[in-house]
Amino acid sequence: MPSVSCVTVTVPATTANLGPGFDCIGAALTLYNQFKFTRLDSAKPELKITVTGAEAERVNTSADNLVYQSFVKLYQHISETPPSVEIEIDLGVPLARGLGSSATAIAGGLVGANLLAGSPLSQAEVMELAIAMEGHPDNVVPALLGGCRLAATGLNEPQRGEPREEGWEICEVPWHSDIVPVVAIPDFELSTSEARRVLPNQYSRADAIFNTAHLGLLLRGLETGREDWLRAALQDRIHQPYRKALIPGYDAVREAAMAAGALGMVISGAGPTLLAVVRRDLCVSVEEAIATTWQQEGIKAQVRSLSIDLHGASSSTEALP
Ligand SMILES: Nc1ncnc2c1ncn2[C@@H]1O[C@H](COP(=O)(O)OP(=O)(O)O)[C@@H](O)[C@H]1O
Ligand SMILES: N[C@@H](CCOP(=O)(O)O)C(=O)O
Repeated sequence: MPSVSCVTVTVPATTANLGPGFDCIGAALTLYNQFKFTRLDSAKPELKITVTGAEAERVNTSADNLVYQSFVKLYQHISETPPSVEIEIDLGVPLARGLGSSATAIAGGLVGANLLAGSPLSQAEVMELAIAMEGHPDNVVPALLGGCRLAATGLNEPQRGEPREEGWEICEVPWHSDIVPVVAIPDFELSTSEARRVLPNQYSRADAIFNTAHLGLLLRGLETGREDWLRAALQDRIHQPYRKALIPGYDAVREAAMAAGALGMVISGAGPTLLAVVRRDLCVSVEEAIATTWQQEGIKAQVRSLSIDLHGASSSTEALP
């Protein structure tokens, strides 16, 4: 059988947390990064990385590149030496903005390597590796599978005794077609690690109950499109109260979006992008209100109504005869 010599993987951006679902829920969005892997037949080990698209110069093209690190991780997992490779990255997802750029890089590198290696791992195994690399499931899972997804740790099924925590249960969350994700992407970066550093290690019982109840309500609100449920559900006490100080203009932009009819506004992923959840007929007014307000705060931002990507990472391969 001819072996695969070239793989192109397209991976969607994501919006993680959706307010109360810190580290467990996220949705894939119709914004994409593309990664092309070409096996090189050089005698000595070789790596070439080229990057095109917005902010391409900000991506590291050495062996530390996260796409290549993920590519190598898959080969290590199957106990094989990674081949010499050329990686061409085309960026459509802005970097370090809370839209899952790192999740696209991890998903792209793992899926590309798996295909070049002849698909030794199942999709579920690739997903487990991706979650382990990213450290939380809420952006890599929708990036790989598409749609809105909830991830919770699973339990094994022992022959005897107590089950133990093992693997992940992934659940698709239906997203009503009248409900539109509007993203407001400011022109400054905020790294996920910095935005995680400001979070406390412990929370009160009241805060835990608050988020549990609101996440439950969010799941039903997204499914039914019920506005009163969504309006109440898009609240959080686990991450946003601590992170909003890292996003200049947060309160003013949120107030303007709500006044223009948004059902809620939350921090997308670790920020600084803000996500308004909006009824379809109000998208244009909410977009305008957000853009004007951030401009008044002296911040340039791109504001866009997107859709939920339903396919996740997709790929095409070419083989040498
Ligand atoms: N396409 C890419 N290729 C290589 N590395 C990337 C790519 N996209 C993101 N990264 C890495 O991930 C970092 C951003 O990750 P992170 O702070 O988690 O932000 P985000 O919210 O966008 O995922 C970048 O600074 C870069 O190191
Ligand atoms: N739950 C994580 C999500 C990070 O998403 P990203 O898109 O900012 O990488 C967090 O909030 O830290």
